[in-house]
Amino acid sequence: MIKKVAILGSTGSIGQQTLEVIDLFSEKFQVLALAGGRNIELLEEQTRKYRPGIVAVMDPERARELRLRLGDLPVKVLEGLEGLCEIARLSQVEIVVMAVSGVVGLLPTLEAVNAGKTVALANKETLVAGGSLVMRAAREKGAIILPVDSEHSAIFQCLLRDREGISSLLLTASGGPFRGYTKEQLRRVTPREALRHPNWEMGRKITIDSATLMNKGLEVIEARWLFDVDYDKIQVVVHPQSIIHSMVSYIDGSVIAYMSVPDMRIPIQYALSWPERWNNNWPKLDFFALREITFEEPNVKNFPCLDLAYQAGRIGGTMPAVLNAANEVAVKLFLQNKIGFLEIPRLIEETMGHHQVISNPDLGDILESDQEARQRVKALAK
Ligand SMILES: NC(=O)C1=CN([C@@H]2O[C@H](COP(=O)(O)OP(=O)(O)OC[C@H]3O[C@@H](n4cnc5c(N)ncnc54)[C@H](OP(=O)(O)O)[C@@H]3O)[C@@H](O)[C@H]2O)C=CC1
Ligand SMILES: CC(=O)[C@@H](O)[C@H](O)COP(=O)(O)O
Ligand SMILES: [Mn+2]
Repeated sequence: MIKKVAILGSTGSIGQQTLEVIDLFSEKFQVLALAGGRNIELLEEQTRKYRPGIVAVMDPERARELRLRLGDLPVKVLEGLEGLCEIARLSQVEIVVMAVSGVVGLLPTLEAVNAGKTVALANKETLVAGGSLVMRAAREKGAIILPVDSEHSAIFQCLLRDREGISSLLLTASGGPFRGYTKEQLRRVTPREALRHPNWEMGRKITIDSATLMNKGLEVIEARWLFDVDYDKIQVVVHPQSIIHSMVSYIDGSVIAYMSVPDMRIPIQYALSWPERWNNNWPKLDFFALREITFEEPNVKNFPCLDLAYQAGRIGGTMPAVLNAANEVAVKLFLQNKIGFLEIPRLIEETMGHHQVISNPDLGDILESDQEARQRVKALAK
């Protein structure tokens, strides 16, 4: 049976790798819709290759330009957030791959879930900001959310056997490019250095998050929502080789680990093939070539973002949305060389400190808190 797919964020790292998977199994997929932020050159290329009936571009000016460029094709070009939402709820689409970066994914994800779609979710910021809303809507509408994030795909697969008797989820972290650095060294690191992840080639925002350990903090909150497990039962283990992507520990002392080469096409393929497994010709794990696999505790003194995320998650309500928004702005400022690396956690902590938490927030509360946090970080950074 052909799976009908829409990809939001098709021009990004996850989006392009999703299309690689689709290329490999082209007889199994039909691409009905694509969406990107600003990169209309690539979106045009993708549209000419996959011939979706609808594409969307977040930036309205770029959308108008793409409309002109694609004038010879029978394709509708939508724009803005509403364009992304329209694609997410398209009646013919069965699987929505949510691969945009940032909380901008929240509304389209809610649309897809409310329309009862299967969502292959890479975009972790959505669950951080709006996890309770998204999971509640998924339960009510019977929508399936399949994790694409490597750690969560790993846990999902570890849990295929036993969902009872879990003692903890063990999320592995590479430790990023600055593992072992002192505070003094961290003060001087540059965006260029932070963008050199030891094991993964990813978009810029998530790569900086990996360097600060905020990525792992966001993933802790993501795991809390995907697997309905308390924060006390989610532990982060630094494993610099990124071979074990996460583990589940059980009350009888058993630990089930998921391993693979660090290649995002594998969890992307699994989310698209689930509940089946499909053969591919990519490099497989060679145990005799693995020199060592090691583990250590995260250094939360030098990398406070991980603790800030646990704090925000435990406080709950609108606080995780504030953590996420503050982080998105702070990362942007760091990438623009406007603040130093250690300013990222400082700005997030101060912004969280100013926030009046709203418990059991609705969508409006979450979006307002997100906006308020963005303004606050900009003011604090001046
Ligand atoms: N890359 C990876 O290996 C992994 C990524 N993830 C998660 O997946 C998501 C995507 O990451 P990644 O692919 O690395 O990111 P990229 O930066 O490579 O790509 C982001 C995608 O989102 C689009 N986009 C960015 N901003 C907006 C916006 N404001 N509105 C609409 N679209 C926008 C971009 O469009 P354009 O480029 O056209 O402007 C692009 O298509 C993130 O949430 C990340 O945390 C999770 C695990 C691994
Ligand atoms: C590939 C993936 O899922 C990323 O989230 C990755 O895990 C980032 O690496 P860190 O472990 O350094 O955060
Ligand atoms: Mn991950």
